[in-house]
Amino acid sequence: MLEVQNLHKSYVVGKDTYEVLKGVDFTIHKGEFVAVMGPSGSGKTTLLNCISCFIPYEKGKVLLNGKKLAQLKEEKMAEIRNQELGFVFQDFMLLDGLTVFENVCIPQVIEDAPYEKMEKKAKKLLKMFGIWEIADKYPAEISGGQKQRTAVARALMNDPLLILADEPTGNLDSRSSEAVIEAFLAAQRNLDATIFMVTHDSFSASYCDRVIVMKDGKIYKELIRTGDRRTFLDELLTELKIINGGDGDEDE
Ligand SMILES: Nc1ncnc2c1ncn2[C@@H]1O[C@H](COP(=O)(O)OP(=O)(O)OP(=O)(O)O)[C@@H](O)[C@H]1O
Repeated sequence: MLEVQNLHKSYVVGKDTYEVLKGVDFTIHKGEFVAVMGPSGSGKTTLLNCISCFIPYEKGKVLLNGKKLAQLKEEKMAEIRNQELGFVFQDFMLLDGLTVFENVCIPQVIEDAPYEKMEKKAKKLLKMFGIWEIADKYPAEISGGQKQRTAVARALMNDPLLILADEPTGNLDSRSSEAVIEAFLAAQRNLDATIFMVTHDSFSASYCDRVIVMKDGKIYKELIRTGDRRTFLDELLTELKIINGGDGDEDE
């Protein structure tokens, strides 16, 4: 589904070149919920931005259902971003002047979809994520967790191949974070959605099927959840403690 092969990315600052991704390889299968964790500066957001081609990279391949994204013209890329990728950001990125319902409809408004189709899909998603009751409210009138569930619904409006989420629970308390993760799990269960999430939050990551741990621009380890969530959380906390030199992430 998503294949990342030998990805290299450097940033040039003045006369210096910093290699941030140093040959990253992994595959994500349809219907998987995968997290990327790792110390600050290890290249997680850069990786996400290379996958969506928001930033260019020097070497390697990103294939979405076998399609090489970097080769596409900007117009085609914009179409792919709207139809085949869904985005969820830490700061929600909702439009303040639109209601929850209208925000969720945006990807289909861009497509010029018929209103009945749009309404049916938005209603289904809003009900699935427990936010149908607030459909007519504006972002300023709802909680952070409700905002992020709105953003998840928006990301799913066009049945994308892949959801890319950058720190989706970064601005939320633990109860709201859990509700957002539950929304991702419902999307995975009911819509066979594929989710790739960058996070610092071990608690959120412990709900995933797999966690890719990055260090210094490379994949350091991949952890697969085989048992219950609590055991996986302990495994993640132990691994992060080692990687952070004993100063582990202790979110729970
Ligand atoms: N536009 C840029 N120009 C130059 N350097 C950059 C740029 N964006 C990121 N970097 C550097 O690249 C490295 C990786 O950054 P990135 O944001 O991908 O890491 P991250 O793992 O997501 O970090 P965090 O967990 O703190 O968000 C960092 O050292 C950062 O300072």
